[in-house]
Amino acid sequence: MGSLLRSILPISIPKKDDDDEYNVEYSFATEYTGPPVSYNIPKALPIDVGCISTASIVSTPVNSGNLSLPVIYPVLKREPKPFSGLIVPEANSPCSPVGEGSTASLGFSDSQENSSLSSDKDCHEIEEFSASEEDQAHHDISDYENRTQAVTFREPESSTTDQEETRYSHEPMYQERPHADPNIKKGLCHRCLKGNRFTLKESCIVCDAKYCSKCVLRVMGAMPEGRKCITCIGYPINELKRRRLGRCSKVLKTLLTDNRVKQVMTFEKSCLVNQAPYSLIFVNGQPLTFDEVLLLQTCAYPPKRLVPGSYWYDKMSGLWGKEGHKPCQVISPSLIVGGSIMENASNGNTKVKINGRVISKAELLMLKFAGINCKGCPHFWVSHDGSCQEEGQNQMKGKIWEKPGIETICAFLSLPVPPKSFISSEEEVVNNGSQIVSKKVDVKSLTKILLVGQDQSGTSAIYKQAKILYKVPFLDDERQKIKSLIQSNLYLYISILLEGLKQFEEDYSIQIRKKLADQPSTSAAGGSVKNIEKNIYSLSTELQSFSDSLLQVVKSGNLEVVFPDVSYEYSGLVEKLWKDEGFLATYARRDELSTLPMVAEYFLSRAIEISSMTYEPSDEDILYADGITSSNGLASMEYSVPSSPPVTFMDATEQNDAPLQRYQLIRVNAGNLGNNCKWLDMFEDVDLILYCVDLTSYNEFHVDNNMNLINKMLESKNIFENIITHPSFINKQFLLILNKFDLLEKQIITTPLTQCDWFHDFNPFITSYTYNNGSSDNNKNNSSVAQYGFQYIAAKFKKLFSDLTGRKLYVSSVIGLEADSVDAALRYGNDVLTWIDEENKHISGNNEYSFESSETSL
Ligand SMILES: Nc1nc2c(ncn2[C@@H]2O[C@H](COP(=O)(O)OP(=O)(O)OP(=O)(O)O)[C@@H](O)[C@H]2O)c(=O)[nH]1
Ligand SMILES: [Mg+2]
Repeated sequence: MGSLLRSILPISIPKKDDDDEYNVEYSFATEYTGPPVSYNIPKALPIDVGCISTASIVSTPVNSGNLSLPVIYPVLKREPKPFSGLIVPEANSPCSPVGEGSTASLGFSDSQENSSLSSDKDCHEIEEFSASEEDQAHHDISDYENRTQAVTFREPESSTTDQEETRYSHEPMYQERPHADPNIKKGLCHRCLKGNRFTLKESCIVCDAKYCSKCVLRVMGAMPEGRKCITCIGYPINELKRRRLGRCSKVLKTLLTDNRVKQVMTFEKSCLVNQAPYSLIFVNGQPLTFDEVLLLQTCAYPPKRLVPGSYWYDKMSGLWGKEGHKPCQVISPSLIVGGSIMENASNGNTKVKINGRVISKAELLMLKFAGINCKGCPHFWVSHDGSCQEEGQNQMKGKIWEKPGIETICAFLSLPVPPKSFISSEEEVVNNGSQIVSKKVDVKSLTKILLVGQDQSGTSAIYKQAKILYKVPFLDDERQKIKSLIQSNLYLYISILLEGLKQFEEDYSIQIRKKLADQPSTSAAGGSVKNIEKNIYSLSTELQSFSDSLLQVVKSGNLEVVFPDVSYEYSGLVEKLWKDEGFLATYARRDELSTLPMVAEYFLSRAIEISSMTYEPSDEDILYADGITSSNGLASMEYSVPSSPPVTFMDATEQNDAPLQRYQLIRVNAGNLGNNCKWLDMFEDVDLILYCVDLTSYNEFHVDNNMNLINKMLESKNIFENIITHPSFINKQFLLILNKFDLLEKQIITTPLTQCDWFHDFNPFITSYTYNNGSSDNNKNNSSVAQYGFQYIAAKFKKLFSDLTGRKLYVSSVIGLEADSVDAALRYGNDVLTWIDEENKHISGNNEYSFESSETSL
């Protein structure tokens, strides 16, 4: 007795029988010998009844003659209007299948004429029903997550897992998929045929039909495979949409609760039928079999994005990459997948080999950094734990992954490192799970962003700001180092003040002597001389000896070595300094001390607190602190950007689940890129370059090696030219960050842009009155002149970029010390990437996201 529903997926794909109903066929376990069983499901189901497609609740037999047929109880939240042709149960009453032996009232699949649902009138009723109860429906939808959505088999001991796998392994993976009706006018909802190109819509990941927010849940039901029409369930996705899997649009987010959205997105990413068709995945030149894909996806360290394409895999080391490219990941080693690795797999040209593959330039640099001698183009064997050995020699050259600093250098070179838990035991690394279906394929593609600029342009401030903004924590020992640095910086600033104080003291003495010389009669009036003799800049003996020793240490260049260790011993003296009249008088004249950095004031105003033992730097202190990035100017971090509420319809059109998108921000100082930025090819796989320019550098100069005075803005322009024309960066997207806008506002009034030759024709049409006087509207005027200045500089760079590359440069004005400003610039960078992506798709005739669709960002 008893038939079994074999799967939550219909075995034969739902076929559209007529305009109003879908006929869904289910097949049964072997003991069932009866005719096929099918259900007629009205096309215009109220949303809740859509659950029927996932066969909610338990199947129980219905005795229809000699047959026992499974029965599905649809989960209904509210009383729907009864449909004839489909039994709508009373509470707990079953909705019976269509099949031989069922009663006529159940609606045989071959007696569709019995179904009055097919009449226009009834369809109309359904529309009305939905409209009048829309609010209620919203409540109901939010309760979705509380419902049972999976099939429970009546005889659980008869597990179907094996059959399921067998079925998938025998079926061709690449099935013909349904397509949306091409006759439906663009912009219209494919169900209600209403709306326009501005209507928010969600599209089916199989057929690409687009539905408005009123229709989407009706058409997609419970979404057991993610965003698919009920009729598309069981079909493979449109491969062009693979990148979008698990990334939800605004429409669903407004209709479902957060948890429910997450659940649907997880179904979408992890269900078997949505996985990449294995025959289109090549590893070391060979197409994969289903078992090989299974092995790859369930191993301990699987490839991050296994989409159709050609990959190479070094089975010994676990290095994995796209054919013709350097490695992008270290996956579990020793997996028996694909063919043997080819010598030219990664298109390397260094003649040095690792496990038979000629490595890329970046890998060669990494080996050199790890202290491995690569002279004479040797061939190495490298195992999964990084043990390196030259071919034919018994001598071990050490473990690459254990070399200090290897992670930073790999980030710098855009090379992968194995995860920390990439354990020494090969078996454990190779260890594979077996349940592909339940495995969550949490794909997070990494967008790489390179932040580069001249020294002092503010790259460091922007990098730290991003770290704070996107909550990438500073590690404990990192904080400790920062604390020491801030404290030694403080003593440096104090030493500059003390140096100034010495000068002021001397000047004052000269003044006294001059006065005495000018007024010889004063010497007769003893009291006056006494008054004049008191030099307010003189320090007490104790403070004087502190000043002498501090200046001595600074002169010797040992400040950072000496002071962090003894800073607490001097904190009492710092306190005394802040009570000393002469020191306070010097502090009041700090603007006259050109060597005192602007940021010094921020720390000096809290000198006593900062020099104390209990001081812990705040995020803001870290942001303002100079010299935190490593000495070679290279830093890298990964982060994700939380989604922000849409501001415009444009934003709302494609609200992805932003936290899923990961970014790597690599910050490098242009000075470290070598002559003509030759090291830039290490960053050839970045997606976006943020070039940072200090807006106030137009009147700054520095002396080059040939003792020429170089304008810093012109130097920045030269570096920019080198970067944008570098062969590795052809066709890369650039966002110009014009930083320190706050300082430009102050500076542009007193120092016109024309001080830089490049800006000789700057003429903002501002009256001389605006330029010169301090009217009450001064700030406003400063701001508008600065705005002109910004626009003008942006236009100069845009023209330069367009002349050299023939493309468009994106520009953003930034204040590196303000979180919102940096956040906006980085988000703008992400938008640029999205636009370009969409544009490329459009140009290449790829119809994945049509421009009229709500999902478009443009
Ligand atoms: N007022 C103001 N100061 C800024 C801004 N951006 C950066 N700064 C300051 O300008 C100085 C130079 O900026 P950094 O971030 O150190 O720039 P960098 O020289 O590229 O980075 P490093 O090489 O690590 O020093 C620092 O003191 C920053 O605090 C800004 O937008 N406004
Ligand atoms: Mg700096």
